[in-house]
Amino acid sequence: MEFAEFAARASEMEGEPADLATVALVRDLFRDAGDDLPVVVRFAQGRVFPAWDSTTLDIGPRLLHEAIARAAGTNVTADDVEDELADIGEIGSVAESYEFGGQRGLAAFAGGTDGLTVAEVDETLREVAAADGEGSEDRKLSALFGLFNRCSPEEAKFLARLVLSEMRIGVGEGTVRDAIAEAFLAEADSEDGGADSAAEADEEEASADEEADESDEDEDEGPTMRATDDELAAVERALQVSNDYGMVATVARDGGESGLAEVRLDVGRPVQAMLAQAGTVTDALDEWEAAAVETKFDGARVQVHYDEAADEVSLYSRNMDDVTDPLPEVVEFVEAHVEESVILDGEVVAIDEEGDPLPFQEILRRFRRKHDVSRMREEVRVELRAFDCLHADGEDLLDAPLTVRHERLTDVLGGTGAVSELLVSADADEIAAFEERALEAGHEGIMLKNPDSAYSPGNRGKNWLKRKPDVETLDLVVTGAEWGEGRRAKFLGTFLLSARADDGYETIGKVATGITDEKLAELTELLEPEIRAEEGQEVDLRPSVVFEVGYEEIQRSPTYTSGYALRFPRFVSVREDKDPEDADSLERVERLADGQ
Ligand SMILES: Nc1ncnc2c1ncn2[C@@H]1O[C@H](COP(=O)(O)OP(=O)(O)OP(=O)(O)O)[C@@H](O)[C@H]1O
Repeated sequence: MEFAEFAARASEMEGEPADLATVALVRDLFRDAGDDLPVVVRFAQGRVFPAWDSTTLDIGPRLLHEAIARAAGTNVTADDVEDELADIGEIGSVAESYEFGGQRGLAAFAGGTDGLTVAEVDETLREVAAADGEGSEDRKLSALFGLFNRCSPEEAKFLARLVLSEMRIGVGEGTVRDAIAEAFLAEADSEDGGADSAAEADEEEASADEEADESDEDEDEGPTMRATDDELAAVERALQVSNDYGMVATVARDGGESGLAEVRLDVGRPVQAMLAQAGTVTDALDEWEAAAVETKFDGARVQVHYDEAADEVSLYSRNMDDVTDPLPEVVEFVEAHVEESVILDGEVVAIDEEGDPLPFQEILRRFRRKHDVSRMREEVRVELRAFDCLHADGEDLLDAPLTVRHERLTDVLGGTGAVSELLVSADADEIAAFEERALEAGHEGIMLKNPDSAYSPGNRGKNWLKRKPDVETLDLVVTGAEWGEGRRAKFLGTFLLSARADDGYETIGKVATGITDEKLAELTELLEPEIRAEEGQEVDLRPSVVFEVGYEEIQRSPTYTSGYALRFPRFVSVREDKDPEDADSLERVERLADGQ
């Protein structure tokens, strides 16, 4: 597929406010993508690499601005691009405002562009990502310049956004899932028309009638969803297991629902973590006959993969980032004790000399660290606490009950002390005693889990409840900041916080207290590359960093776009283990405000 075609379709999606119509546009794009399907699926989400792959393009805004400036002609500089950005506020529209080589070249006279394909863009961006060592910045710059130089303004708009992983065309994960089902499963139903039994044929007819009725009703609202719940669930499951949207789309197209059912866990490819809701012992015992109770360790989530054939350990964070290198002790522990191929879920905790838990912030000093790992290893000791087993010795265990998975975990790590203790109990007093012991030992609280439940990746369902006695904190995205004054003029000082909303982020407050000078310097270093625009002391930041923030109360307030404000907000930590998509939602803020 030509990149110009992709860009034209993306433009159409950008201009389409209705979700259903967007799904239909994405569906058609996928159907027309041919051999480029996996790439087109990823590009539509603003990705070059699959979600499970932590490879990044590693292209900072300045490099991108340089490449755009160079392609835009001799009279444009990177500073000009930045000035435009400050005015227009979004890099895609800035890139679109220039005339590039693709327009000036011969192809433009023939009424087309220069035939750049999505495959070429993909290949070049992958080369850019792989560029390393001496001269790599120059190589990246010239590869990017080469691409922009072949772009029409519309192509340049989406190329610039792709480079920064922000497509802004309203195509989220749910849209892609629905579009895959509509493109390749719903279509197959109506095309082959052959149901296996008369009863199924009747059923199909009945649902076809229903669909026809619905489409009559919805005539003015554009095309209706045609995938069934089962078809959507088949795509969803394959996505959760693989985190590879491009691959899942291809399997759906070539193998249909039965092909999707065959998608398995792969040791070495991370799975989305199952998540918890807040809940109480009463909630748990009302729902289930008994609760599986565990300590809630105050550390960072880690997924452990051991591939026996390759004798290789890999570790992943909650967001599927590769954290193998920063945690050599965990690697050594797994190498020493695990003998079969496994995928385990757990928490890595920091501990003091006596083996007692240290606060969460300590573990973050080790997580994602690229330099000085051995020095940090001396300073902060970490250990694994495993609580789940997703795969063992060739067998996927996602659908096995929790208690069975925990038994497998005990078999795998037996006798090491790294397995979380699991109490299955229907007795509220016994659970209370367990909780008291956990808190006395310095842990954060307890987890209450449904003993019969399957492991549902990426799901914040009702089968895992977390119970923490401490006051709640919020994990909020930093979307802006202000340069400090006087002694602190070189540092970003006041940080604008936002909650996740359906469509972007809504501001909810500013935090400036609880931060030492040393921390301010660190935060400035972390946030400076994310600056999108500046005016006076205020900067607008690309949503990328998440702060954990304490507060006294949530109040209704017209000051911020969320309609809420935090009273006495205080900085607790940078949630390095969270991406903006994992930050707290406006819905949670509303619930907390209602419950005060
Ligand atoms: N025994 C355990 N079982 C499951 N999760 C545990 C356990 N001990 C600690 N945890 C941690 O608790 C988290 C569950 O809470 P949740 O899904 O809300 O994630 P979170 O947003 O990181 O929560 P929090 O900020 O409370 O740690 C898990 O992601 C995991 O990191």
